[in-house]
Amino acid sequence: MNQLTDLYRPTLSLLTDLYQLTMAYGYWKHGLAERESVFHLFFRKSPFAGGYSIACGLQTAVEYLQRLSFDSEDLSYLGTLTGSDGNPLLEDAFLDYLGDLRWSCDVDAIAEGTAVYPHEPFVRVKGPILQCQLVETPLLNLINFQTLIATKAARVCAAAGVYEEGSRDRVIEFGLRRAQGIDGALSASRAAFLGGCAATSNVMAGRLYGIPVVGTHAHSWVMTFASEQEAFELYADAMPNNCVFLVDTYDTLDGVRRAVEVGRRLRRSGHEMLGIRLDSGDLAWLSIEARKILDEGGFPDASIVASNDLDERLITSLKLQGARIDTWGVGTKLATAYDQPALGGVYKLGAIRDEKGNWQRRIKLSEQTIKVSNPGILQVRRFEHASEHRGDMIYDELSEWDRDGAAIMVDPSDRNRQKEFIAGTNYTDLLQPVFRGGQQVGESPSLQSIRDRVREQHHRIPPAVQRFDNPHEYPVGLERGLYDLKADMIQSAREQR
Ligand SMILES: Nc1ncnc2c1ncn2[C@@H]1O[C@H](COP(=O)(O)OP(=O)(O)OP(=O)(O)O)[C@@H](O)[C@H]1O
Ligand SMILES: O=P(O)(O)OC[C@H]1O[C@H](OP(=O)(O)OP(=O)(O)O)[C@H](O)[C@@H]1O
Ligand SMILES: O=C(O)c1cccnc1
Repeated sequence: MNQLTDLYRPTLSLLTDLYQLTMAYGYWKHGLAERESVFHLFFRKSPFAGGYSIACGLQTAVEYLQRLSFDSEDLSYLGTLTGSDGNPLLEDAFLDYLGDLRWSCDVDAIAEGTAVYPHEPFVRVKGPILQCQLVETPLLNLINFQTLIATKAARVCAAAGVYEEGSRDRVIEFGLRRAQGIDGALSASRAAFLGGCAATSNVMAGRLYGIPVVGTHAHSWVMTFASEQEAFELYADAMPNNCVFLVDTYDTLDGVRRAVEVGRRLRRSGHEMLGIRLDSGDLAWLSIEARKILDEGGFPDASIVASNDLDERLITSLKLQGARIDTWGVGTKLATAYDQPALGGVYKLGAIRDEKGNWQRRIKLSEQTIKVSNPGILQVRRFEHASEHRGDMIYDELSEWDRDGAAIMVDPSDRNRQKEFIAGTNYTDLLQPVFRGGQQVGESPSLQSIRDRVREQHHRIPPAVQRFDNPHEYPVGLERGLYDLKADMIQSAREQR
């Protein structure tokens, strides 16, 4: 086994939990493999105690699904798995079936870069139950993490003021060295860029995804030479078109003065110093003093980059202190989603056809009302007024209700909390076709268009929902008929127990 080259195999179909394959075998054995079903992917709580999340990871999931197939090596490995009696777990005829398997489901999803809220399905998979079930784990793996990181990036960018009109601030992602392994780093770079970061230090992410890459230099460069002055001069000689000097190796403000001197020399040779980087000490005070030195030295356009365990809360605090930082280098806390390392997205069966071909809704009971899944083939309708999102209503496409009349939605945990949208309120049905019969519908959106959507969302999500502390809970409800139907299903399921 070569740990690195064997990791990224031509097919990723074994990247699933074994129980997906044990269930797949069971469906096949009982002639149920092709039975049509619908699953929904959703989470129950926004991460970071925040009020919103940014959907991310769909394109990676699309590429995964397009390539869903088991090659001969995959099948031979599966053939070696044995049960408690030492016999093969999966019989040969089933492995042949898997060998012929091609993705043939319908998928509807909320576009990457859109704000999403607890309980709303943001990926819906409809098709043969064997396929729908098999992809549960990889879909969750791809979408949970990227949604988590895109959400963190959006929060960090919002704190840095990136979404404000005319802002010069930008956030760059420095997470590779602290990220959770190779894919943790690459996926984080992609999601951070989509969430609003302007660039990454991760060169492989640059090459794979077309993300701009940026880099300054480390303390070791300064420590290599006899003096900071010499280090800056030699860096400027070597790389006159990429000069951001790290000024805090010895004395930060002396370092800024030296950067100005070297910057002047650089200017005489026809190049412009891009800026300085602060990586320790009081970043607010130092950035204010550094700004004065740079401005007085004739470098009003030079950037002040800051790094050192930054996150959205620290950036908010530094802004409040009047910090003059305009480029925020954010690594560990962003790429590892330090304060909440996982999003608890789940994937649940909503409906399945019976032998006669009629849809049967399904729910999963729980002692906690909020954890009872929503039955049906679900869609999310987002209502807007005065360019602001006002509420999302989950409805069942199998149910009859007046889709053009007033919409009444009910809080899933309290029937007395209802919200009405009068007929004529602007709305969008958020789940849009991504696959039909296993074929991708339309073109994949560009990364830039996803970034633009994230920016636009920040002008549409109510400000109270965006605040970091005790955010207002964005209204998400069930269409009243769906709420009642779910209540009846819970009642009869409990009676049957
Ligand atoms: N003005 C400030 N207000 C709030 N937090 C700040 C401020 N300036 C810096 N910080 C943060 O305080 C933390 C500690 O920074 P500090 O430079 O004192 O320690 P350090 O990282 O151990 O320094 P060094 O890299 O020199 O060892 C970092 O997360 C940094 O981003
Ligand atoms: O702080 P982060 O948000 O993770 O950003 C990345 C950090 O990586 C680099 O230094 P490193 O942490 O390797 O060493 P240092 O702490 O001694 O500067 C850089 O100087 C940043 O501080
Ligand atoms: O280019 C930088 O300044 C950089 C890159 C990675 C981590 N910290 C800083």
